[in-house]
Amino acid sequence: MPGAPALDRTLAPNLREKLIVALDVSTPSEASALVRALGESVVFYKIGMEFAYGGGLAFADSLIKDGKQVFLDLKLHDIPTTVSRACANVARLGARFLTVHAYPQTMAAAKSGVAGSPLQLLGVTVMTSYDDRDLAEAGFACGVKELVARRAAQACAAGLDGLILSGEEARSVRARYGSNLLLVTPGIRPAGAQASDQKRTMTPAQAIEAGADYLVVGRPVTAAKDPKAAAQEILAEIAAS
Ligand SMILES: O=C(O)c1cc(=O)[nH]c(=O)n1[C@@H]1O[C@H](COP(=O)(O)O)[C@@H](O)[C@H]1O
Repeated sequence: MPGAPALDRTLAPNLREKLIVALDVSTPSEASALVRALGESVVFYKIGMEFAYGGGLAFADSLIKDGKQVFLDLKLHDIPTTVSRACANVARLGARFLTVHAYPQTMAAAKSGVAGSPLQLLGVTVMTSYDDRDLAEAGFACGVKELVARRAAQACAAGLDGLILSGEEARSVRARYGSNLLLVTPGIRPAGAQASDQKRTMTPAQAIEAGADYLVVGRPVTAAKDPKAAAQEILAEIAAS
């Protein structure tokens, strides 16, 4: 893409890992095409609800065998026994991160399910497509900020490894919990990109400056004319932040 900054070859792996590309596709062939196009620039992929039901779990296995990091975004939430047993099964797949909804029962059950495995649990606080009005409509008596703060405290108490939250809440959660929780922020939109269904968005630089450890980016990379150039621009923005 004209004008895209070239990826700094000295970019440390830990910086490169900060970009997690959401493989929100329906088939393994679409996923393969994207992974091929992104090449070495992307080392961390998220497989979520859409692709998990379309061959994504087997694809995760092939990514892991190819040396990529995998985040299974399955957003588990059920009665404790079911969550615990599901997490124990997911732990055998070899992924690095798994999401569960940040409800106290669910988080405690997930934690017991992954005991003894290196799989790291992330609690989904409040979806980035929600604002205060959406929470009120869903029956919550508090706003996004308060609910994220409450769930962060509960996630910490349950011994979770980190949280999914928007960049808007990252600064205060980072200030309160320091490095005790990994902060993973979706809703990332490079300047000028369309928000689409996201309501709590930040640019890559803003999210890193607010304290995010990892940025989850889907459409700004996967729907770009040149996905590799789009990913490299985001990596350059991360490196400069
Ligand atoms: O758990 C997630 O990854 C997630 C949580 C959240 O609050 N908001 C959110 O957008 N996500 C995921 O992050 C990705 C964002 O995709 P884009 O909006 O296309 O960048 C999607 O795969 C969502 O499922």
